[in-house]
Amino acid sequence: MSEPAIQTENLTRKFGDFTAVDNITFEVEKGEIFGFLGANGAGKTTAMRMLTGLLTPTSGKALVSGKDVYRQAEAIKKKIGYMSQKFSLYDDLTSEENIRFYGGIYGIPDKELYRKIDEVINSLGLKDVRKKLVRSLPLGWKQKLAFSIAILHNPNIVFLDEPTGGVDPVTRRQFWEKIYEVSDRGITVFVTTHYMDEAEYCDRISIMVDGRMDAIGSPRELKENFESDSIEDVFIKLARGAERGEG
Ligand SMILES: Nc1ncnc2c1ncn2[C@@H]1O[C@H](COP(=O)(O)OP(=O)(O)OP(=O)(O)O)[C@@H](O)[C@H]1O
Repeated sequence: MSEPAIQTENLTRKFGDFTAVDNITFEVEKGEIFGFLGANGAGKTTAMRMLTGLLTPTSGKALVSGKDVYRQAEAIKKKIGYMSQKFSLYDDLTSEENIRFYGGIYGIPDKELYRKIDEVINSLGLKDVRKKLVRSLPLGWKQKLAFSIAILHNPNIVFLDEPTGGVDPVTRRQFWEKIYEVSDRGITVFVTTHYMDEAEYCDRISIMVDGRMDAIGSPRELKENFESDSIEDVFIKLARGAERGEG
């Protein structure tokens, strides 16, 4: 069997005396759509920042695309894409210019980049607005553009931190169609979400409570194990015992 896309063992991050991520151990297989759930403050973003090489763990192990998060953070960054909650499109550049800018950062050669710009613009249906400033685009389009940019360099894994926050269900569904397309290309998708319907679209999900990973499995397995008829119900059963809240 090929090595997992992500492999952690007792991964932990403390801030002073506070343990934000508490000994999490899990694997994500290549090509999986892995949902990362948890209430506000459960530790999802902190875990994701460790896996993307942006934050050094306090203890434990993690290999991402076969690379060690302590020693090979720069190599990890080359093999992954990351769409953060406050995704970093430039409002005062057009969609085309944003793609060109990030393509340059990724070191994609000019000729290939021009082809990719057309490919992304066409697949997102942005043809009519490619010369418009990103500022003027609806949030759902900006999210899809940010996602397309996160996978421009064909990463092995793409990390999406609440990629569909604040848009309507139809727009969210369209975003998920993009996720499936990317997954079909063999890219592993690691996604956090607060939307329980989206959790059902994942191959497997994990649920974090107070920094711990209290459940992991396919949506079906979790519903069976927790004798629930929805992931929302599983989530509520687990979150009920949580000490951290919205604050
Ligand atoms: N740099 C930091 N210094 C101190 N505490 C931090 C830091 N970053 C995160 N925390 C704390 O760690 C806990 C986990 O935060 P994190 O952002 O990882 O949660 P989350 O599950 O991503 O939440 P949300 O869904 O709101 O984004 C929170 O209590 C937060 O206040």
